[in-house]
Amino acid sequence: MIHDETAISIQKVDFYYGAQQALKNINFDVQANKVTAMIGPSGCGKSTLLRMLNRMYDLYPNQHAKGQVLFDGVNILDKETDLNILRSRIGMVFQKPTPFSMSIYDNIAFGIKLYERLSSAQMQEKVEKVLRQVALWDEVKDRLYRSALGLSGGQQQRLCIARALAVEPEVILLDEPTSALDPISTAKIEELLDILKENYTILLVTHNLQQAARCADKVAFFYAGELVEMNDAAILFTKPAQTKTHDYITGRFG
Ligand SMILES: Nc1ncnc2c1ncn2[C@@H]1O[C@H](COP(=O)(O)OP(=O)(O)OP(=O)(O)O)[C@@H](O)[C@H]1O
Repeated sequence: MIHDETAISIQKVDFYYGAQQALKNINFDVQANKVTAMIGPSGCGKSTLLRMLNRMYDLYPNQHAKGQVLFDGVNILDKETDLNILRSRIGMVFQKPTPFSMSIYDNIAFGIKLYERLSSAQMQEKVEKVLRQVALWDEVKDRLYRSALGLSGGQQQRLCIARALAVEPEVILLDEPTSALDPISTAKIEELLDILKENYTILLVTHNLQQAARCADKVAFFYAGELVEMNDAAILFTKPAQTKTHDYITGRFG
């Protein structure tokens, strides 16, 4: 396991939706094998930053980023970046569970087939492995070939995390992954993050400050497109350096 290593270095990053600037001179290092939570009031740019890290904005011609995002020493904002490879190395899980309308098994196998040729025995082994990683195997092993849409919201979200893990990413981006879930499913995902960080770097956007305090090693507070403060979760929540952070975590705004 790697400790205190930088997985992604974000340097002087600006982001624009057309003429509107949504991120302003963002600088921070995302540490490997840690959970980093991004918090801040609605519209402060958290999701924009997360989506930028796997180049989701490439789908929209009027959106663009400036600056550098170094991943393995390479700037992933460069035009030459192979987006398929990037998205297999930096996987994304969305706010609402988004299983494909296919079987539980195929939800996992589909992504793997885009990147790897496996025999059917190897595929079965891999599907089981990732479903175990997200603690879903026991709940679904007898219904693998039934539609994923028949799962509960919390199970669907764990399936989506399994689907992201199946292509063996190094980084997992999670955009408010539990906001549509009940407290029990939320607790399961939070426990899962704690286990997954042994092997993955996790970046989480959350509106839930308790969740950030429970799960995150590092917390980054954003306000109006700027990174106000980033620190160990325990420090940021007890002794924030900036008044704005203090006001936000004590519920004065947002
Ligand atoms: N597709 C878009 N087109 C134009 N502006 C956008 C688009 N998406 C986001 N924005 C703007 O960019 C800014 C940052 O939005 P973003 O979604 O990143 O914020 P956020 O912190 O994730 O908010 P929330 O917590 O509500 O999800 C906001 O001013 C928002 O209105």
